[in-house]
Amino acid sequence: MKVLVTDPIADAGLDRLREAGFDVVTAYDAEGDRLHEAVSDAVALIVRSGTEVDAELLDAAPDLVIVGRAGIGVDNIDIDAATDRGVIVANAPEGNVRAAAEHTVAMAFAAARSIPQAHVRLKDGEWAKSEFLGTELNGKTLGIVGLGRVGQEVAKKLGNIGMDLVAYDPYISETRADQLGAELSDLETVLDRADFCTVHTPLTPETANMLGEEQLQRLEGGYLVNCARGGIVDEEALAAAVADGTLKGAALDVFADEPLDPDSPLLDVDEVVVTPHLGASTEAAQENVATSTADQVVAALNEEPVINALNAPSVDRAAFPRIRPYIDLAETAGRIAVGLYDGRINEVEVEYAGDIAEEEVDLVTASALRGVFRPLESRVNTVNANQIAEERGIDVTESKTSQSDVFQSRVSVIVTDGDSEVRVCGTLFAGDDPRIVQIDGYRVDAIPHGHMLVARNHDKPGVIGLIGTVLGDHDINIAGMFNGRETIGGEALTVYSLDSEVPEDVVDDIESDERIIRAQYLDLNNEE
Ligand SMILES: NC(=O)C1=CN([C@@H]2O[C@H](COP(=O)(O)OP(=O)(O)OC[C@H]3O[C@@H](n4cnc5c(N)ncnc54)[C@H](O)[C@@H]3O)[C@@H](O)[C@H]2O)C=CC1
Ligand SMILES: O=C(O)C(=O)COP(=O)(O)O
Repeated sequence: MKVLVTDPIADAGLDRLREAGFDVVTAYDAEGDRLHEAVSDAVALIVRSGTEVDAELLDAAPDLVIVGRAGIGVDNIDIDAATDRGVIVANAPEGNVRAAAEHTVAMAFAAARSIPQAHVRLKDGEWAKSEFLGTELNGKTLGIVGLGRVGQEVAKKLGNIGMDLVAYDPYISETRADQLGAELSDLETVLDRADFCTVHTPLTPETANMLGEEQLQRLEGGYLVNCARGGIVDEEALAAAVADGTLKGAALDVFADEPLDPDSPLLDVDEVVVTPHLGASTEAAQENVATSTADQVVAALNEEPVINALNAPSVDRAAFPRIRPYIDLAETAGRIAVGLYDGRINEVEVEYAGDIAEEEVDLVTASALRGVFRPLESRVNTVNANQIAEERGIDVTESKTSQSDVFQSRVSVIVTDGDSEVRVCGTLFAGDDPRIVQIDGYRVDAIPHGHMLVARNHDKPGVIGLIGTVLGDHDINIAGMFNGRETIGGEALTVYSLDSEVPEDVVDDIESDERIIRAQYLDLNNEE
């Protein structure tokens, strides 16, 4: 199984993948056709910010299970396109936070004390002491745009240096801001009050060009630091604002287009300090993100929960062993339910009863949907199952009750068009042995794999014999059988577990007997 790595990551991550038995291939400079060729047989792709993972690249990778981002920002990955194709996207949201925050602090000081400019002059042999008069951070106001992980770390560090903190982040609580000693306000007020403004949002349609000419005017006399993403700040407007003295300076680690064009107007302005996207480039951060990403990839390829997945149902690692057997059970129940259902599905309901109702079941529900949609969609998995339901206008509901009848836990999948429905309930015997225990209210006991025949019949003598004979005549061996009925002489439902496939004409043969209401064959083998 090939893991393709297209941006440099620390050896510790590569080693971890190799130790887990994967074939690790690095292609750090691959582009275009070479990149498409390299990814064509990969089951996992690991990138940093240097690889654009778009729909075209995903289409070139039919076997891809996961894209791992060894870092935080995922603006270079088309997550919707990955979700459409059932590909997990996971990042490493913690490993480089300190590095990014330290770089931000360094950049703020670099700009405030003109360190790079003075350095260059001295290297050139010039003692330009009288030309540089800096600004202290202590006692000044820091405006923070985006008070997430990095923003909070910067708030702590620069708060300790003696800066007053004011922040704009519509998605953070007052309580959290209070704990950091930051005052929350709107963007305009933050810019009006700040002596230094530092940006720490992701690049999204909402944040693109959030700081343009008008906003930069509000920061008059101040400094702007951007170690988050290029494209949040309008680069031309910034170059102009620093050049004409509206701003005292700026420090940038990130750019709208990377590598930065040598002709960028930013490079013509002395008071603009630049670094080539180095925020995460420390030994510790790179080791952290590489190993964390390798762990996510290994988990995905072993069908274990991917803790930092951005587009798949999350599940707690400690709880995973408890829900794991239900994941398969729910999928099979979904497959059986849809296999027995004839109408148009408007709704899929997944009911949890007993102990399982205490667990986080998003992944189990997604797995039930995977079972339901498998006959309809070629590439359905727990990543895109919810989206497929939404696209098809199918409502998905989940219900939980701590009460369960005779079983400790029960998972039921119900498919319905609002009028008719098929309900399939499953449980686990002895903790991990899956059984289908009810179909449409009939109590059954079926081992849910292999070949299954479900017959509804009038409860009259000889039916079981008839089915046995027809199957026997076609050399189809019965491995197990369970007969459930409502009332004596009423309707009955019988489930047969069989050793081989039941051809359509054999099903027709069985159905032609007037005692049989309906016979349906289901192939529950697991190959795609
Ligand atoms: N230069 C570098 O090498 C590095 C850059 N980064 C970048 O730093 C940025 C922040 O990373 P984290 O703090 O880990 O992300 P995060 O997701 O923890 O925090 C982002 C914060 O921005 C806020 N936000 C989102 N939209 C907003 C809007 N329209 N207005 C105001 N606030 C908004 C969110 O509520 C959140 O609190 C990301 O862009 C990331 O890619 C991160 C690490 C290294
Ligand atoms: O983690 C992030 O968001 C970063 O910007 C780091 O990017 P990089 O991995 O150094 O290309």
